[in-house]
Amino acid sequence: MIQIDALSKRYGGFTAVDNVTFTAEPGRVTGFLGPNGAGKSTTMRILVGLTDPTTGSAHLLGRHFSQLPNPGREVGVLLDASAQHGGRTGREILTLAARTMGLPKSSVAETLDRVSLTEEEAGRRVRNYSLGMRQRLGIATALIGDPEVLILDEPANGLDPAGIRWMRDLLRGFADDGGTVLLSSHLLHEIEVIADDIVVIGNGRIVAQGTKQELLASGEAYARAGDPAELGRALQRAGHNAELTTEGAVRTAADLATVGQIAFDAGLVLTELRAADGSGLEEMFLQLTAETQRDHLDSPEGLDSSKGKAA
Ligand SMILES: Nc1ncnc2c1ncn2[C@@H]1O[C@H](COP(=O)(O)OP(=O)(O)OP(=O)(O)O)[C@@H](O)[C@H]1O
Repeated sequence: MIQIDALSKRYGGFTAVDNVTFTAEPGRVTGFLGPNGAGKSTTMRILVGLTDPTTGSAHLLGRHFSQLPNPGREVGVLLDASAQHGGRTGREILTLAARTMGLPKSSVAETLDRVSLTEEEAGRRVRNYSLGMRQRLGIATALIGDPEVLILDEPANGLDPAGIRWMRDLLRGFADDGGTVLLSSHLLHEIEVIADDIVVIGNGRIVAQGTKQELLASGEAYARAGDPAELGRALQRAGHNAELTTEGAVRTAADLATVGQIAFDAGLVLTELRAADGSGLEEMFLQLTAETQRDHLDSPEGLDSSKGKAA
């Protein structure tokens, strides 16, 4: 469990993190989503004791990071995969981590296997690693102590689609075993495929938080069916609006589960069902990104913070 309470960080007159409060629960993957410069890394750095907050608090498993007796055994951290020592091999880096945490030597080979780094790759110096290999090594360093909590800053950076799927499965398995995962990204899609819960931050402030379903259901649904006109009529009979798009799909304000149920009851086969483009979370995130790019110092005015459990 991760608890962040009323956390703020000011650098001179600039507020990088502004009264941020959220929790990341065991058994769930929590996505921390925000455009570049939103305050994600600063929040994570405070969480692991690398930066002091101006006000507020951050706790892991009920304690401040500095109070954890053997932190690597309780919290796995990956903040910057490119910060690893370029002159060391992957195996040396993991061996050092294992020694620091008092782990058996066998944990190194086991963890290399878990992140799919081969013997040959583990023997190479890190300066010769691709970004994707560095991310795998960083994730290995986070996992080696068999912690209860994982904190990963942009872990999908540099991973190819197969790598992203691998990471998603790994984090899903970790959470299903009762672990707590907090991972950040500036890419909505990445968070959408991995996270159970989403916290959206912009200009240092939380602008929305909730389960993925809550946040994605906050806009319109987009559905394709063998007979879109019949799907439209079925939705209307059930009291929902339905608009046929030029590409032969249906847009409606009904939520995804309702559309699925109505299609099922009408005996219609859906070939696609998702949140409509330009609605809900995506629209909010695009506005947030545009606002952030215009002016880093202003608050994200004009955002509809009524989406999900908005703060
Ligand atoms: N040590 C510092 N001194 C001054 N400003 C800082 C410092 N560290 C971060 N900032 C500023 O705080 C803001 C938040 O930065 P942060 O790195 O937390 O954002 P982020 O959401 O992680 O972005 P990215 O996705 O680009 O990594 C940025 O405007 C950044 O320039």
